[in-house]
Amino acid sequence: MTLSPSTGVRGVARSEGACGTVCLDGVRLLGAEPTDVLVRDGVIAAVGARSESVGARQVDATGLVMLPAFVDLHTHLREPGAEEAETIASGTRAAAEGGYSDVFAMANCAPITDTPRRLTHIAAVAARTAACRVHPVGAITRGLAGRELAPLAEMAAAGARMFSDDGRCVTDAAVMRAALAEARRTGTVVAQHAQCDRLADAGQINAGPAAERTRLPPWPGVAEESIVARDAVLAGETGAALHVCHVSTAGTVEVVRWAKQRGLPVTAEVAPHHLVLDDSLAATGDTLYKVNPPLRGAGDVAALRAALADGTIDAVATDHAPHPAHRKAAEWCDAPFGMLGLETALAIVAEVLTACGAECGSEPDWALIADLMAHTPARIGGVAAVAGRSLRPGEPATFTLVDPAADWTVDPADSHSLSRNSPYAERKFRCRPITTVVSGTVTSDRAGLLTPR
Ligand SMILES: NC(=O)N[C@@H](CC(=O)O)C(=O)O
Ligand SMILES: [Zn+2]
Ligand SMILES: [Zn+2]
Repeated sequence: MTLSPSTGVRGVARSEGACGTVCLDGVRLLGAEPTDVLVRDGVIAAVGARSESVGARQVDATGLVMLPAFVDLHTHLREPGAEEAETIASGTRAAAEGGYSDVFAMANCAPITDTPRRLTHIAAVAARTAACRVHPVGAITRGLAGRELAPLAEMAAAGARMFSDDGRCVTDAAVMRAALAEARRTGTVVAQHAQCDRLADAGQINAGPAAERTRLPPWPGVAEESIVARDAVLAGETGAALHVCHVSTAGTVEVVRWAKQRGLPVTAEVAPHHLVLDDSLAATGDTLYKVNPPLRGAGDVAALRAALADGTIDAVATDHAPHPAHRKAAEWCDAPFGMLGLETALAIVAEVLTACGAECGSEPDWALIADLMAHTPARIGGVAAVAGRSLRPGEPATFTLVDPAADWTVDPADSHSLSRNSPYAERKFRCRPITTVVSGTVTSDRAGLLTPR
């Protein structure tokens, strides 16, 4: 099976069914004043025109915010190879619950997604089992070994829009340069897990007080910053689109800012956990806080938040990295890196963008959230044609309805992921997606709003 290059994916296999002709009464489109939105035949048929809604099922959406459904540039679905941790079915179910219509599935599966056949295999499984659209990411190098380029052009022809060795860094500058040149030729993007292995030196925890306190091997920010600086220069030389995965330090923010000022073709993502958790939590030794790149200092967290608000960071990407409990139960150095993220991402971004914090009644900038979590990632990943939407009449009805005052508490046992490694147990959040629709198909509906039961 070859993926259509224009869409990259099939539709959604598992859903609650079509929402039919429905009028969302009193919904706040992109957080604006309440209006009515009519959905018919999988598209937004009308906005603010009650008269056109005759015959439609009326749904009271008072107080709910309607956003374009989210696009995650960075998800680990673990299938094939680690189905104990997650499957395409379970991970995409978690994605739908989190408000996502599209996820990019990283290549560090077993076998690694480094051939067109493996890429189309994932797409085929997704076509049967997924609850959202899945865009398989191709590996940059064969076996993620960092030495020999994978067949990028062939994978691009099979539908890959993004290449990444995520989990590992492409450390060799010549290999990275060749990958960027190939990305330029094929109109794709290279997403780098920026981490100089020599400088990270098997680090386990952020360098500084956390490493001193725990006596674990330190992991300095320069390991990330030096690679991002090098790659930005290579992106400029090749003219290829470079995307920086999970920016974690204030220094990387400075490098990305510099690259953008120079007009280099660089985009950057931040993971939700790096916006709200810091290395003091890692220093407790609880392996739920072990993640790659590591939780950093409070100053880095502040810089990432500022970069999110000022546009230096382009997108929020979850780096949803499920691991079974027994593996996380190991000693720190033996436990795997990674934490869940799909179901809590919006709540965190909304909290971070709400000036006075979760306890206060004010609201985040919804249009900015739509950019950070939907429009911009769709553009970076080259799927705007399928995923991008402005929720204007005639656009696909691909949206998430958000309760901005859900006031909920995270219970990892409730997660739709097969894994439970959320670092947010017991944490209270304000905002939560309650319904997700992809081209008129209801993919999650926690409150039975569009699928009465
Ligand atoms: N983020 C993580 O801590 N882990 C990821 C790999 C990665 O994103 O680097 C994983 O695959 O488990
Ligand atoms: Zn990574
Ligand atoms: Zn990752």
